Amino acid sequence: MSPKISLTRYLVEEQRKDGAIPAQLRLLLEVVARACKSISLAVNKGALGGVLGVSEASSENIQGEIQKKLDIIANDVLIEANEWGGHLAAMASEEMEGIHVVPNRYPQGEYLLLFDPLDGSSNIDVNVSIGTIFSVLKKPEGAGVSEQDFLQAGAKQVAAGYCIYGPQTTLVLTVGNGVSLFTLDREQGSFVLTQRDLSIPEDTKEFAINMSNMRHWDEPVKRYIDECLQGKEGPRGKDFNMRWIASMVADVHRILTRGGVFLYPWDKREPNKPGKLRLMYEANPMGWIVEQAGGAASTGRERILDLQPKQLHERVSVILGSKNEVERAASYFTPV
Ligand SMILES: O=P(O)(O)OC[C@H]1O[C@](O)(COP(=O)(O)O)[C@@H](O)[C@@H]1O
Ligand SMILES: [Mg+2]
Ligand SMILES: [Mg+2]
Repeated sequence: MSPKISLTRYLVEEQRKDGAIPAQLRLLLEVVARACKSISLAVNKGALGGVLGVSEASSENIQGEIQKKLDIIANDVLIEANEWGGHLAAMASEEMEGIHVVPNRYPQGEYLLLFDPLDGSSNIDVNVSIGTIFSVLKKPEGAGVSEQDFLQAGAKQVAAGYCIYGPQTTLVLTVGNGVSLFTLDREQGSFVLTQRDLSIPEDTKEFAINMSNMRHWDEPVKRYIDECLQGKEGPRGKDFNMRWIASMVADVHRILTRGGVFLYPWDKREPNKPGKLRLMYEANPMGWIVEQAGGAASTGRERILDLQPKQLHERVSVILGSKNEVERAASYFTPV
């Protein structure tokens, strides 16, 4: 049997290979993985750990969403694990309005970390897969750090990943040379490499969209889904299956495993918002992972990774997954 490769060993080997991972970034990724392990433990305890339900303060985050206890726990775990390590200058999170600058009692690092600490919050209490999504950027040169430093296009990410807390706890990671998957070995307490070079099939017969929003969609999305629904008798000439987990991490994980297309498009419910999902800590990291696995990620009109963010909590319309399907859906939109 070939030896198990831990995340630590994998990262050290990647660092040695061709410097794909600088030492500081490697250490930062190890800290993020440790934080995910501890979030996973909290998730697993469920009602026994008192982690279910809404936060005592019944607070809302900057997006106007009610914060669950686990949203706050996961956010605190990530902040506390990362702030003293010396790898980061600042962090940004779905759950915090502004950036969290590393206090000056700790050494300052050269990276910026963004995260959605708990993705799929509506699934926490019903014991369905949820996750953590993260994105790492290099801090631009210069003294100090500001929100402006975070506003970099997704194409500038130096690492991105997610951890899914499901039947297994799995960490998926890219540093720009393919996508690797690590499974948490609970007895050993470490992430073990279980798949390299994940690859998304170019074609698919499975789509993921919240169908209850159909009446609010834009024409190109209506046309694309309607053609899928017509199955063998329609222009696509094949039957499609549908899945919607309502945790982006779980839907994207399925697509990385067996292909598919995921859509959370702009719709008429809140016409002034470009979409529901957040660009910097949901769409960019997931978009990069999907591209690194041979898929595509688009707003319908533009490549997601090319968008120049204007705000930390900016929202975006998302179509990602199997390349030929994303390209087909995008071809129904008028380009910008
Ligand atoms: O309930 P809806 O509108 O279908 O939305 C589901 C989407 O919302 C999200 O849960 C948003 O993430 P958060 O839980 O981090 O706010 C995505 O994971 C998911 O794709
Ligand atoms: Mg989310
Ligand atoms: Mg969240």
